[in-house]
Amino acid sequence: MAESEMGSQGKYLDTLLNLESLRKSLVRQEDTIIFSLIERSKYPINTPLYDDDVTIPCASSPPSSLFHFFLKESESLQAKTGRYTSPEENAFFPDNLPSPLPGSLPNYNPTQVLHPQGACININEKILNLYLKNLLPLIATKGDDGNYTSTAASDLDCLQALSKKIHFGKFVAEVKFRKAPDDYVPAIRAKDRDGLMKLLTFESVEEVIKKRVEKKATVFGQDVVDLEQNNNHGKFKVDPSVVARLYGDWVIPLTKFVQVEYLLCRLD
Ligand SMILES: C=C(O[C@@H]1C=C(C(=O)O)C=C[C@H]1O)C(=O)O
Repeated sequence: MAESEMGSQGKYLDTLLNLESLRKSLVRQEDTIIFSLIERSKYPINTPLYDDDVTIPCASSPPSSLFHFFLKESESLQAKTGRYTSPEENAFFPDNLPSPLPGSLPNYNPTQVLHPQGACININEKILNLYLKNLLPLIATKGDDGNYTSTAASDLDCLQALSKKIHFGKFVAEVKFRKAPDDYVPAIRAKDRDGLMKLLTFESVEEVIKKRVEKKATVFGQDVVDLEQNNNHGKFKVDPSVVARLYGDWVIPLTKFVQVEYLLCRLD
């Protein structure tokens, strides 16, 4: 491996093993999540997209909704170009994904930072259900404008951004464990979920996150019509308090759920 590649691998490793850099990455991921939700709010719910009775006949898999088909085929394409070789990425339909095409990953040698068992944790089924049942109705208006492919592409962006942030809990847990193994080992051995949750929770960090997310949704969701005038009249593309609530009620708890799950198998 060339020296410059070793340098960039080493830097990547440092980033994934440092709580401050992980938190910086999580802050940047907030931008992606908020933007993707704002983009999805451009379209109404578009219910037929998700309707399992409006099925796409597909030669290679059972019939599914247009949304299901779009998600699966998109992941299949992205798998071929190597997306899921990254330890930061988790597929929504991980079974039978195609392998990366030869030559699609020049010099790529994923760094093993995570404990192998914990690295396999994938709660995307939970995330998908939550997104469709709870989150979507909060950000999209009722109705059907027929823009199903654009809507599905927008859903995919939201889901991938949410999934990446939530599964980042694996790296956060690994770093917290390495920093204080003596605190974590007894709770892991005792399978003490509540104890682990207490150890890994930083309420002050969470409060800052919720406030920042609401502020970002306020800033990103404004119409920039005339820079001279501030005539937004409190109208936002997505209600900032809804974004703060979904972060506080779902995104942060699921990140912590991933951390607990990861720690529970850290000594296996
Ligand atoms: C991710 C962390 O762990 C927990 C989860 C947080 C989150 O989901 O962003 C924030 C603070 C912690 O209670 C962290 O400590 O940064």
